[in-house]
Amino acid sequence: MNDEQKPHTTRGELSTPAVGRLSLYYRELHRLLDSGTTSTNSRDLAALVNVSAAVVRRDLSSIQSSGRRGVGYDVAMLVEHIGRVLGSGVQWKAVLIGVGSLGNALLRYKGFEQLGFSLVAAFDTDSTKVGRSVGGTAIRAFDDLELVLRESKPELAIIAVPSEQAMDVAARVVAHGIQGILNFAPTTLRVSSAVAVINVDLASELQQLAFRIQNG
Ligand SMILES: NC(=O)c1ccc[n+]([C@@H]2O[C@H](COP(=O)([O-])OP(=O)(O)OC[C@H]3O[C@@H](n4cnc5c(N)ncnc54)[C@H](O)[C@@H]3O)[C@@H](O)[C@H]2O)c1
Repeated sequence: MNDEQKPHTTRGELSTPAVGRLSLYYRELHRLLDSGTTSTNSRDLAALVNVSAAVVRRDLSSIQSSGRRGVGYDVAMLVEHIGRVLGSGVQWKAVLIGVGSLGNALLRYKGFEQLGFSLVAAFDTDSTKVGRSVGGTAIRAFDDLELVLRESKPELAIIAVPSEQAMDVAARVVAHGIQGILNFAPTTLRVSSAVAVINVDLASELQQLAFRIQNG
């Protein structure tokens, strides 16, 4: 990436909700691009992700993307720019640990590849699963973890093991250079603050949804 290509706003300056919204704009802009739409505006983009047009304008101006009055935003340029800010122009390598019900579904999901995430390997302790391939990704023995991490140098790990195993797995991947963890196990991972962790706890999300309905 040369200096001209570098986004002006550094990732650290963006709040977590703003990064989440940028990711949603990115997804919707890709859909617009695929459908042949060449320009859009803050009002239409806002309707697509269910926020206000003012929030869209603020988010986009924080990454130095401003629409032109009466013309709006060029979809292709905006996709490219948001992608660069989010690091999607970069190929990220990820490993998945735990190929059970959830791990199988994740390995079959095509959406990761489209956003520049390539799954270099999956791991499981169950020897009956080792050697198989799911969604094009080979399942390796968990004992091979360090070897693969050393050779392929993935930046990200997706943890889909039972919660009792998740902390041990996290410690092992972090010890071998993983910088970010997407954790599906419903447990809190205690890792160095230098490692980014995103927890996806579907039961907790459902609980929050029920709370909102009850108290809405
Ligand atoms: N299945 C779902 O819809 C779902 C939804 C949300 C969250 N989760 C969470 O995701 C995790 C996985 O759920 P699941 O339903 O796929 O479970 P599962 O029991 O079907 O699969 C777990 C897999 O992890 C493997 N495993 C166990 N310890 C391991 C280790 N140390 N290293 C490598 N592999 C190991 C097992 O052999 C098994 O293949 C759990 O923490 C669960 O709570 C699951």
